[in-house]
Amino acid sequence: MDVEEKLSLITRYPTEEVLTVDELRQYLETGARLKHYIGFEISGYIHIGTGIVSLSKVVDLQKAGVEVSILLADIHSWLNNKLGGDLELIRRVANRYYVETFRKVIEVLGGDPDNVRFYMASDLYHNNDDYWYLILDLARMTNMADIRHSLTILGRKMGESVPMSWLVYPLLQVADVFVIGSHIAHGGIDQRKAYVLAREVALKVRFYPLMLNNEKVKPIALFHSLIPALNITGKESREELSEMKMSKSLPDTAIFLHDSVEAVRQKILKAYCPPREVQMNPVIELAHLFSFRERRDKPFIIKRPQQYGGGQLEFWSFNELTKAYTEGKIHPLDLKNAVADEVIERLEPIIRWFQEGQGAHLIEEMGNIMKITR
Ligand SMILES: Nc1ncnc2c1ncn2[C@@H]1O[C@H](COP(=O)(O)OP(=O)(O)OP(=O)(O)O)[C@@H](O)[C@H]1O
Ligand SMILES: N[C@@H](Cc1ccc(O)cc1)C(=O)O
Repeated sequence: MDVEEKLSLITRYPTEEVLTVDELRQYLETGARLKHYIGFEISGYIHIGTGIVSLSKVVDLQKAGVEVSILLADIHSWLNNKLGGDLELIRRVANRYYVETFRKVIEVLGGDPDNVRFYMASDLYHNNDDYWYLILDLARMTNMADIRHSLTILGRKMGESVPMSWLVYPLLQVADVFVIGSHIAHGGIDQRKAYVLAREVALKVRFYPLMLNNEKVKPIALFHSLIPALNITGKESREELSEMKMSKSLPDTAIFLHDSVEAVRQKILKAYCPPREVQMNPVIELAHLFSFRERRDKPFIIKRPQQYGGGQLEFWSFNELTKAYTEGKIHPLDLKNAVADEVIERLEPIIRWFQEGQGAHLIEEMGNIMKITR
């Protein structure tokens, strides 16, 4: 694969922004093996935002020859009071439900789970003086305004009595980039502040500087777009979208990887889907993610009920679909039915794994944990 082919894999949907594409091209041109990471807090059930959106980009990067890794952010989840702030429990859930589910999803998405490196954040810091010096060095280089603005990365806002732990968190996340030695720091667009900060300090850090071919470099920041909550109202601005993303804290807004076929269908049928509107339309977003990322070998079919003239429309590309939808040629309900069929078809191996395979034990364990920590 040549550099331009790698670039187009890395930058294709759901990538929303790369800081910067030119630097990424230069790094790829060195021929060195680039390292990537994405971090996840360990909290509730995994939804398609985390599971499919984030991991499909991980698989793209892997196919482009990048060494991909996943950080299980145990310490961060504890600081952010996830799973009742029980660090032991957080680690157990990370090692079982999170790792096993991520491995399964990567396999289903066509990646190689055996070539994905998993880090437990606390293992990186254990008995590691340089890590702590790095944190203190970052504290010397940043100010309260930087940290205040970064609270969105943990889904929080600045208020009068924010716990100190939230203010420590962004420094840890910036440090992770350097400790892992990640040339590509990846997350949803809600993680932007952390990696912009990492780029600002990169050439100044003295502990764990990021190196490429013996040169100190900045990490590339790669952000994927957020799949909106199914019940988004459409009135949100782009800035508010990070609060209206599909989130595990709001179960009705999310399609979980272990949802049954019927639950997935019902959730899509109930989702917000304004006629003729393709921006911030969760159903259109699902079509993009599940039906139009790869080249299709059969058309995407929308059937029209008999009472509205019958027949079917066929689409080969996302552009054709959005054009017809904007022109009012597709009824939202017909779109929802077609999208539901395709989402279910793509998720089927994962749903089956949760119902009959190894995933069944994991989800049972998680169910018990969620009852205690709720
Ligand atoms: N709806 C989404 N669409 C795409 N990516 C998402 C979505 N939600 C989270 N992510 C990404 O997944 C990673 C982990 O996010 P996180 O663990 O905070 O998920 P979450 O569902 O938002 O959790 P919580 O509800 O506890 O805030 C981040 O990079 C984040 O940007
Ligand atoms: N802040 C991320 C989790 C994360 C933690 C540490 C990192 O280094 C990276 C990502 C989230 O909310 O999901």
